[in-house]
Formats: sequence, structure tokens, C-alpha cells
Amino acid sequence: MHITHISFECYPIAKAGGLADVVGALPKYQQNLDHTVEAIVPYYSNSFTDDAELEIIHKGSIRFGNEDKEYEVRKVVTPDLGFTVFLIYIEHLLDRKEIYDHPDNEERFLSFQLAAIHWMNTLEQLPDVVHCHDHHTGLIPFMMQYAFDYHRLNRVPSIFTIHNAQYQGQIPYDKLHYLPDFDKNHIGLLDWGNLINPLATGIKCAWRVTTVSPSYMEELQEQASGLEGLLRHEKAKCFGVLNGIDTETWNPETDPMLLKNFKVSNVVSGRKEHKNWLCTEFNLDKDLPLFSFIGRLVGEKGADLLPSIIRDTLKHMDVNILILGSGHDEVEYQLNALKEEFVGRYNAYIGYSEKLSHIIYAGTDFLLMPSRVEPCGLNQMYALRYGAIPIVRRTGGLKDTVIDIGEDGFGICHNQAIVWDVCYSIERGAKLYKDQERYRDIQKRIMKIDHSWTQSATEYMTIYKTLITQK
Ligand SMILES: Nc1ncnc2c1ncn2[C@@H]1O[C@H](COP(=O)(O)OP(=O)(O)O[C@H]2O[C@H](CO)[C@@H](O)[C@H](O)[C@H]2O)[C@@H](O)[C@H]1O
Repeated sequence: MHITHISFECYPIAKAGGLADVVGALPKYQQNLDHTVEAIVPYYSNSFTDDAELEIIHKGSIRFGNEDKEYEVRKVVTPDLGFTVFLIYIEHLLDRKEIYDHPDNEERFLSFQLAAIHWMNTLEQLPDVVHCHDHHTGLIPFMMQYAFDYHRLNRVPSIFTIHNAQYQGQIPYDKLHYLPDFDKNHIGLLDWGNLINPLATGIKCAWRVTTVSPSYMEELQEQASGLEGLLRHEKAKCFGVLNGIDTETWNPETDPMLLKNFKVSNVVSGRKEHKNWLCTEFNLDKDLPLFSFIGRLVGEKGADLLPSIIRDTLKHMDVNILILGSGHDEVEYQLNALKEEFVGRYNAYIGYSEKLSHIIYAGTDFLLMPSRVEPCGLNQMYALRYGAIPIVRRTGGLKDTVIDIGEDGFGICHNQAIVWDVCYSIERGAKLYKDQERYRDIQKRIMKIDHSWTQSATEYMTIYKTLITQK
């Protein structure tokens, strides 16, 4: 089968969060199942494109509002990513360093989708399935069905994956003229709440819709930032497929970002080296258990709870807490301010560091995920693979991947995204840490859990196959 993924992020080309991890891994695992798999991603001016060898394979032009915009398709020749990647280059618009945080994001998302579909339409051999990810690509299934110029694509099945329903990419109608001419009888498919809503459009128009865990799919029927009615209506074509992790990139035995590689048989010494390094670097106490948080400092991750969690915990308990993340200014400010209050047991790195994240997974004793909403969550699976015990709120994919130690499981779970629940879980963690025999036993068990993409890549293939027989 020939599958084309389209996404605004893809590791290691450009990563802001979990979307990149998924699009950098799922195609590789599908390719390993003997399919032809490629991804279409924007060209960013960053260290990846500085170092990569690229080949221009197509030059074209799209009508973009009142102007014609040239674009190029640049194929990644090296490094070998395990599947083919095509980068859409549009001068001044897409070729920037940062992925998001631009005032003209709407134009960036639109131009990327327009160039991607324009190029696909020129191909002699069309893909068997087009797989779009998140709102940045949500208009593609619509254009494939109803844009006159892309009539040829309307028999190609499209699948749309929601990685996070909170971000919907709404666009005002005064930008409608950027879209190619389409059958106006179907204009309603673009609309949600009097705005063009690419996430809603993707849900309405794709042949199948998936989210990244079964529990999140269920939750979306009740709470989907305004789209719950739509998701209930489209329920028959919606599926929850649990994300996997790339066990080649995330392998403590080979991970080049670690200070020392380790496996189950030498986990104690391997992890000790990383914990010691973290404690020295961040002035923490290496004899106390270490609880860490890695992620975007936003409400859905429960990041606003962190300052109170840190204060309440460190006032009553002898543990360390370390934070790696960036996001809301107020949360960043509070997390920085707390450093002076708890010198020697708390610290934070406000920013983004891929390398530090790997070292934290390898050195922290527990990983905190107090998420309010977690479509899947990858951090808990990275933590498990590296031997850190996850402390999670039972929501979305966290509920699907972590079982509490009280239920013969391997993690610590609580029900509510409130400070008290998280503090109580930390207390349970500290108690478990004191029982080193039990702690080590769990650690060895979690490192052997298979969360690789193999199973889920096969599930996606099964979904694609039903579409191909339907066309
Ligand atoms: N400051 C920082 N420095 C270094 N690394 C950092 C970092 N902040 C985050 N990361 C990394 O970014 C990734 C985050 O992945 P998640 O799945 O938790 O989150 P995200 O909310 O972005 O993704 C959305 O999409 C994914 C993929 O479908 C879903 O799992 C998830 O629930 C959904 O919210 C991990 O690789 C993590 O290590």
C-alpha cells in the first residue's frame, strides 16, 4: 500500500511536541510492514535542513489569494529517516526557524496545505491513502472532495487524526478566497460557529477519523472544546488508536543523548549516573527521590497546578522536584520564583531541550503527569521504557497505559486534576521509594513493557484497508 502522511511537525525535522514524535515514527513502522510510506512536511530553516542533503524534485505554483506563490518540493536524501520525506518550501512563508508563534500562521497553514495538494495532484501515481494530522492539515480532505481542480483526488481515501481537539485552527471567512474554487453547495462543511474550522472540517470530510487513544475518543463525545456534538454525530467513522513510541529513538541501550547507556540488567548503575548528574547540575539532593515534570506549561497538562504542588509537597516532604518546560508566562514566572524558596530540593529549566528531556527520563525516579486532558501522552511511555515510574491523572491515554500499583500495576494514578490528589500521589511515590526492593522490582517490569508502534501501525493498516475496499 502507498500511504502519504501530511503534517506540520515530524521528528527530527521539526518538533514542538508529541505530534512530531508520532509522525517521525508511525511512517517508519508502516514502512517496516512493507508498505511505501512518505510524509509531506513544511521546509523549516533550522539545523535539520542546514545539515540534510535535499533534492528538489518538483517546482510549482499555487494561486494564493490574489497572488501566485511559487513552491518547491525537496526530498530528504540524507539522513535516512526510515521512510521518504518531502519538504514543501515556500520562500519567506514556510522557511522559518520556529514552527509556530507567527502572526501569519493562518497563511502558513493554508499555503502548506495548498502546495501539498497541488503537488499530489500532479503525481502520475496517486497514493492509496492520504493521512492528515491535526488542524494544520484539516482542510485537505475537504479540498480532495470538493475543489474543482482536485477532482482527480476525490477517490483517494483520506484519514484524519486528532492529536489534540483543543487546537482547532479557526480562520475568519475573509480568508476564504485563499481556498481553491470549490463546489459552494458544500461550504457548510467548512463551518463551525461562524468560522472556518479546519479541525471540524477534517472530522466532517475525512473518510475515517482517529484519535490517539481509545479513552480520549470516548471523552471527546462529552468534551471536545465545542466539537462534542459533531464527534457524536460522526461516531460511526471514528476510532481510537493508541499511540506507540519509537523504540529505536527511545532506547536506553543505544540512546546517544544519554550519558551512559543502560538496560534492565544494569539499570541501577545506569540510572544512578543520570540522577547524580541531574542533582549536581540542578543543585538537588541525590539521596532523596526525584519527581520530574516534562512538557508544555499549559492548562491541559495541569501545569498551573505545579507551583502549588511544589510548595505543598516540599513544605511537608523530603523529596526533590525538577521541571523542564515552557509555556504560559505566569506559570513560568511562578516556577522560577519558587527556586529561591526551596534551594537544594527544587529547580526548573524553563525552555526546550531534547537532550535534557532524555536525561531526565533516564535519571528521575518518578515522572509527574497531572494532565487535565491527555489525548495519549508519550512521556509516560518514555518514562516506562527508561525505568522511571509515572504518576498520572486517569484521563485519556494515561488511563489506557498506566495501571496503579494498588491494582497490581506499575504506576501511581489519581482521579482528579487537583493539587491535593497530585500531592497524595507524590506521597505514595515517596513511600514506594523507601521500599527499594519493591521499587526496583517495578522498575525492571516497566522497562520490559512493549509500547512500540508495531501493534498500532498494524491497526492503522487495518483501517486503511477497509477504506480501499470502499472506494
Ligand atoms: N520543554 C521540553 N523540552 C524537551 N522536550 C519536551 C519539552 N516539552 C515537551 N517535550 C517533549 O515533547 C513530547 C510531548 O509529547 P506529548 O505526547 O506529551 O505531548 P503534546 O501535548 O505535545 O502532544 C499531543 O499529541 C501527542 C501525540 O499524539 C499526544 O500523545 C498528546 O497527548 C497530545 O497532547 C515528548 O517527546 C516530550 O519529551
